[in-house]
Amino acid sequence: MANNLQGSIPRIVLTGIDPAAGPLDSRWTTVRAAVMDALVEHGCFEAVMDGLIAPELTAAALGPGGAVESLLSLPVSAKARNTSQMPYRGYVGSVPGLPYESLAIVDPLNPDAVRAFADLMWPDTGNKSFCESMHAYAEKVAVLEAMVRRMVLESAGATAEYIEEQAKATSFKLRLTEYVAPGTADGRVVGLPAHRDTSFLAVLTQNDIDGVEVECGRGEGEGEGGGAWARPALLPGSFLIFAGDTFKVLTNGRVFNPLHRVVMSGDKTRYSSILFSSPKDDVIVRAIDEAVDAQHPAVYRPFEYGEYVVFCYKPEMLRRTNKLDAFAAVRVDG
Ligand SMILES: O=C(O)CCC(=O)C(=O)O
Ligand SMILES: [Fe+2]
Repeated sequence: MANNLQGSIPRIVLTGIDPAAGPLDSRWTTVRAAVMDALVEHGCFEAVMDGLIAPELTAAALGPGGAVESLLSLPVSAKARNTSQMPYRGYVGSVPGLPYESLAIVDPLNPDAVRAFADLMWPDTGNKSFCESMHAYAEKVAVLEAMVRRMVLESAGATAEYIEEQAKATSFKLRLTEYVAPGTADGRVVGLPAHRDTSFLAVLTQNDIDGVEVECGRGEGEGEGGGAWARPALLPGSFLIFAGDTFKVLTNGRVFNPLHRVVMSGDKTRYSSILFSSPKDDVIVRAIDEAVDAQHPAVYRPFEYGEYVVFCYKPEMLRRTNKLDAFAAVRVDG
């Protein structure tokens, strides 16, 4: 594995911005421009939003002995009950050579869905404190996700009506993951191979142990796969935001969908929580009208989101790093 870590990704402070403010507020428009720049240039940035999540809630969710750790410490037989008809929406673990174990709560903003998940994991008790912490945590992260999603859509020229309709057609998934450390000071072990997300956005938080590496600068530099890898050192309580394939399609290729991976070192277990936003499975994904014109013809054909997800997880596609082009790039002949 190339160890070309000279890149960096932007850190943007959103502290104090009213999530409901919108474009009449000058701070909103200033930060919106920085967010769009970061997602166009790198597809990723670190968001600082002090005060969004109380330290007690962060500790209850991701701290030692907190909700995420208690979930991952269940026996595999219990965790394996987290299943789904769709790929990558349930338990993933026991992959040879990968110190990765992960579960997914589909629809985490709905308290009933969180309760149903906990009932499956803890059939005797239902684990009320897990439900309360994770639901409250997801709701807070979703405030930031909605704000960033709206900023991107506004930057791409979408109307207020479009943004409202798009919000109704969006679904959420909370993925909770444990990465076991290699236990040696200088060892570097892949925790999750390089991939791009299929989602609109992914908002990641962690238990103060870094591990994510992002191919920054649209992959156009010197490193493996073209770009330089950044290994952002996240401030405690800050958020790492990634744009996925679907946002690249909506913005007709402007927003980038970066390759990213997890590389573990040291001797401390890493826990992460990621809120993914994506279109509902039956939604047709296509560029917004304002992003397409004679100079910028559509780069991708329209497609149904659920069909794309199924395509991405076909065995022959798993190692491919540019699934979106393989599935939906418009071929220009001649
Ligand atoms: O857990 C992490 O830090 C990153 C995981 C990730 O990129 C993913 O699940 O798509
Ligand atoms: Fe990812």
